Amino acid sequence: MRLAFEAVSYSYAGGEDRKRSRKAKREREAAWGNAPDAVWALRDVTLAVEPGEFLGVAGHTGSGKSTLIQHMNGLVHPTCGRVLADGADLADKKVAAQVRQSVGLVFQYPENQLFANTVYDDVAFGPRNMKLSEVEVERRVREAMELVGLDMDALGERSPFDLSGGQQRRVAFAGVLAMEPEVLVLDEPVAGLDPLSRADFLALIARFHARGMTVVMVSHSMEDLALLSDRILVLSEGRVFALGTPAEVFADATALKAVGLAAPAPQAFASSLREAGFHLPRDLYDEATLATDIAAQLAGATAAKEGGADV
Ligand SMILES: Nc1ncnc2c1ncn2[C@@H]1O[C@H](COP(=O)(O)OP(=O)(O)OP(=O)(O)O)[C@@H](O)[C@H]1O
Repeated sequence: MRLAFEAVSYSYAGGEDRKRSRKAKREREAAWGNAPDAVWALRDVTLAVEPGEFLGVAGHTGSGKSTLIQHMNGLVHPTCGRVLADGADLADKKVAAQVRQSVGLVFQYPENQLFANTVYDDVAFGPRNMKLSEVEVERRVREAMELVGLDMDALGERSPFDLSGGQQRRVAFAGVLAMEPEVLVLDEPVAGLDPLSRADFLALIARFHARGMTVVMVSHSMEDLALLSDRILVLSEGRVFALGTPAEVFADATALKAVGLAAPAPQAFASSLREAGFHLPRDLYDEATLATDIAAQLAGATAAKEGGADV
């Protein structure tokens, strides 16, 4: 599924465009077009989430990330502009209802939304809403729980509230996966987890993407985004500040700093090393590749010295 944003602006004060007539929409657009920027949570956002891609979303706190992703399954509708799923406008209730089944949205701290008496019922909530047979619901619950590393037979009848925080998040995640979404939209999925669970979750998300799932992930960790994303979107004050490959987006550290972000540590260190005269050929560095290239450079310098050549 391709999700396209066409000149989307959103104001929490302005409400939704969905129920307005064409004339009313034009009038609103004209009126709100002159409103000060501060009013807008999103402002004139045009972009597309391509099928199968991993789109990372970054931005300073309050830059509009959560508002943006809530447009992706029709939970929030634009004040101005349109969101299209494979060309169909989410302003149409039927389209939005269908898209909601294909675009799985995992909120920040999703464990706070667990509600059922048993883990099984919680994970089964979405599939049951889709009016699937109980046999199919059970198949999906079992599979979704397996995917997140939980055993349905052992945990299905337990209360979700008796589980550890990490397990609760897995249950919440399984509830979205049980809908078998085409697109997975994650708002800070590893926030608040311990380092081991963090790494587990990120590996899990990477596996979904490797299987062909489209993933949109909001994160404050530039390192995680650099590692996982095909493209990164940077929002600033509700506007698209940058959209490109991690190497493109992290190339201009000064510009990023101006919107309250910092390039990943290995990337920033590589920049400093270049300024100090090191030759570092790659566009994007993680710790391991940076260590390899520094070692190669130092080995070359030592060999040249031992051979009597100038370095
Ligand atoms: N329910 C709401 N009512 C009014 N204003 C809101 C509401 N939710 C968000 N806003 C405002 O909209 C703007 C964008 O907020 P949003 O939560 O989308 O940003 P964010 O980038 O996700 O922030 P964070 O990183 O802190 O989660 C902010 O100015 C915020 O104060």
